[in-house]
Amino acid sequence: MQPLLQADAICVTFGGLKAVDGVSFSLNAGEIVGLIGPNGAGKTTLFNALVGLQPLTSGTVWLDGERVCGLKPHKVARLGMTKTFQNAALFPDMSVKENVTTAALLRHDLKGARAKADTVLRKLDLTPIADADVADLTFPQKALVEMARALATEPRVLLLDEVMAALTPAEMDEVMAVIRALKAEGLAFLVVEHHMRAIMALCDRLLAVNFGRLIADGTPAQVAAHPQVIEAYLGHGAAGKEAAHA
Ligand SMILES: Nc1ncnc2c1ncn2[C@@H]1O[C@H](COP(=O)(O)OP(=O)(O)OP(=O)(O)O)[C@@H](O)[C@H]1O
Repeated sequence: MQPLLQADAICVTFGGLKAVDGVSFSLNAGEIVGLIGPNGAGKTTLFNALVGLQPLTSGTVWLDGERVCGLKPHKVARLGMTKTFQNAALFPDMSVKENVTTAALLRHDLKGARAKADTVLRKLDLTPIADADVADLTFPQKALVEMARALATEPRVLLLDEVMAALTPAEMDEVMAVIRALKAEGLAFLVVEHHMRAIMALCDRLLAVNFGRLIADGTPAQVAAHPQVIEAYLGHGAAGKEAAHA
């Protein structure tokens, strides 16, 4: 089976800095894959590169067999891949429904976009707050509206950039239940999240990066036990100490 998303040796350089350095991975329909790594490892740059917000220095990105690298973000979104934005970058002067409608304009005229927004809001149980100002929302509501806005573009691959930051464990469970329901419909997710509990509970597979390089790709348990991952998170010599204590 052809993967839904395939990244082949992608590189992004800023001057002399290799922020993403030859990363290859694939993502299948209905799969939730976490992207982990210490601060500055290259996660945001990789996300931006996948959706066309950051030009690649080299490498290729395929979405369902179609080459998407080099395309503008709205073209990549039209082909079925988009991302949420860190710190819920919603339009502050618009209502929840207006925010979601704006995103749905990618594929619909205004009437169709409003109908699409209604469908997405219903799906995420956001209809009761459809007319609320986004400025008045709680953190979990903002996270769900950010997801609703991305879903309104009708993606097949959705990149979630720290949607669970600032949430309590109970609120995270609520958002994770929504993500799992969407996975069951075949949506594929690539997730950056600093809450390890959420990552371990949610993801089928993890990709670990450090200094722009992919250092591990496997189940959450395999990646958490990987010596280079332990080293990246705990510092020089940590993997050896972990092994000595095992
Ligand atoms: N526009 C840019 N110009 C120059 N360097 C950049 C730019 N964007 C990111 N970098 C550098 O690229 C590297 C990777 O940064 P990136 O933000 O992708 O890491 P990250 O894993 O998302 O970090 P965090 O977890 O802190 O968000 C860092 O060294 C960063 O300073």
